[in-house]
Amino acid sequence: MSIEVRNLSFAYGSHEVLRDVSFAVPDAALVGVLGPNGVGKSTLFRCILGLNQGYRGTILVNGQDLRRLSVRERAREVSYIPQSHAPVYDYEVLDVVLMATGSDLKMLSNPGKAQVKRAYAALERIGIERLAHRAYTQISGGEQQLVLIARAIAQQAQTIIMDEPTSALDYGNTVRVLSCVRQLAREGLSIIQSTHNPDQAFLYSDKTLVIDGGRVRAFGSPHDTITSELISDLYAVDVEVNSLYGDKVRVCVPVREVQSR
Ligand SMILES: Nc1ncnc2c1ncn2[C@@H]1O[C@H](COP(=O)(O)OP(=O)(O)OP(=O)(O)O)[C@@H](O)[C@H]1O
Repeated sequence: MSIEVRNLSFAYGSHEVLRDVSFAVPDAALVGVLGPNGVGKSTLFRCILGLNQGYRGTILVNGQDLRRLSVRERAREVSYIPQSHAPVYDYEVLDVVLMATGSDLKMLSNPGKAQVKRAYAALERIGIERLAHRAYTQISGGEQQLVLIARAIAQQAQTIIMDEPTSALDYGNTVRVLSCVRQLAREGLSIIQSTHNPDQAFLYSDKTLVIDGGRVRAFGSPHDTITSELISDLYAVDVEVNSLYGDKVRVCVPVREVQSR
């Protein structure tokens, strides 16, 4: 499911956050969004999800203007994994995932066998089926993050927006989740995810969107976009981008740390 953002601007009252943002995410593509704290990444996501009303510009979801979609239609098209999440669900993990299957149910009807199967399949895909009958409020923050990712998969939306999905995960779960997300994009989904780790973009993104001061600073392949100059300037630290494995992957190194050794 494609997403196209055209000349998007958004302000919280008089505080202008996004300015003339344009980019497109085609089907089967994973776009990584980079940018320092507070530049407007979550605000951009909230606009695409229809949670921030009153934006200027146009957001097209699979060619349809977001403003014309009902809440149910939006839920069918786009699922969301928020950055931080106060656990409001006093339910079993399975029920939290099942709630995401509601967009294909009629009003007031309960999930049936098909929805339960889908919820289990999503938990298995993320490798957390053992948590199915645990209380959501009694699992760790990282485990809750994994449940939200399973929930987004169970929703079967064609676009997933992830706000720093691996921020609470340990190294192993980070790698597993990013690989799974990569695979979902290969299967045809459009995925937009923010990260504070530019190294991840090289391995797991098709394109990198760099937001700076509410504007698009760069948009293109990670190799073209994530340069020593850009990362150093963006985060105000001296960074050198080095290549590994015959340039199949690159890593960012804070050079002062190396020089002081
Ligand atoms: N509800 C709100 N009302 C007013 N200002 C807000 C609101 N939410 C965010 N902001 C402001 O808008 C700007 C962009 O915030 P946003 O959360 O989009 O940044 P971000 O790039 O996602 O940051 P981070 O990387 O720290 O999560 C910030 O200056 C923030 O203080």
